[in-house]
Amino acid sequence: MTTVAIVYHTGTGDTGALAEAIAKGAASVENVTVHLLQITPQQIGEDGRWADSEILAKIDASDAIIFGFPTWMGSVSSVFKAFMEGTFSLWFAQGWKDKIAGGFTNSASQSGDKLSTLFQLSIFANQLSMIWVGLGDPPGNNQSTHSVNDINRLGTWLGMMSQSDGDRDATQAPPMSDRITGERYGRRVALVAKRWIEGPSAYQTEYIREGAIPADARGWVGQS
Ligand SMILES: Cc1cc2nc3c(=O)[nH]c(=O)nc-3n(C[C@H](O)[C@H](O)[C@H](O)COP(=O)(O)O)c2cc1C
Repeated sequence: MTTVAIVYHTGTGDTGALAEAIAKGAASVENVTVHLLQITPQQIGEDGRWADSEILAKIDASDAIIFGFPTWMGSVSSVFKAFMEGTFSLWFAQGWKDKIAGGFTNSASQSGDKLSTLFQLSIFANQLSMIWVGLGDPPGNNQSTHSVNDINRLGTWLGMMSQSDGDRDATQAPPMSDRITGERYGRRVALVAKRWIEGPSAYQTEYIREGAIPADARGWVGQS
C-alpha cells in the first residue's frame, strides 16, 4: 500500500477545493491511501511555528506529500509558512528524506506571482531532501483555438497552479479545468510514489493530447 498526504492551507476555501480534486486524483490509483490534511491558524503555537502531533504522524507515515496554499502578497500564505517553519526539527533529522513531494497554489490573478511561491515550496522540499515531482502536462490556452477550459490553462511545469475569480466562491472557483488539472496531478504524484514503493512494474507513463479540452469543463465558466 502506498500512502499520499495532501497538506494544505486555505483561507476562503478555493485552495481547499483544489486540494479535494488532487486527493480525488491520487485516490484513483489502485492501492493508494490518501490523507487530506488541513493546516489552520489554530495549530500555530506562540513561537509562530506550526505544531500538531496527530497531523504530523499521518504525514510521517506517508510515502508522498503534496503541499498546497493560496499565494498571498506574492508569497506562501503565512499559515502555511508557519507549517514550513514548524518542520525545523525534521530538517535537522532529515526525517522526510527520499519521500516524494509535490505542490500546488491558487490565487486570484492569472499570474499573481504564483511561480515565486512554487519556487519557495520546491526549495523547502529540497531542503528536506524530498524528491520533487512537477506537473507533467503540456501547457493549454496558448493558441487561438485553445481556451480557459484547457487542462493546465495557466501553463506551468514546476507544480500545480490554479486561479480563482475574486467574485466567485469555492463552489465555482477554481474552475473545472483547474480541478481536472489538479486531479491529474494528484494521480501523477500517486503513480510516481507507487513506483517508488512497489517498483517499475507498478507504473506506466500517462500522456495527454496537447490542449485537450475535458468535455465536462465546458459550461463551468459559462462557455458552450
Ligand atoms: C492577504 C491576501 C493577499 C493576497 N495576495 C494575492 C497575490 O499576491 N496574488 C494573487 O493573485 N492573489 C492574491 N490574493 C487573492 C487570493 O490568493 C485568492 O482570493 C485565493 O483564491 C484565496 O484562496 P483561498 O480561498 O484558498 O484562501 C490575496 C488574498 C489575500 C487575502
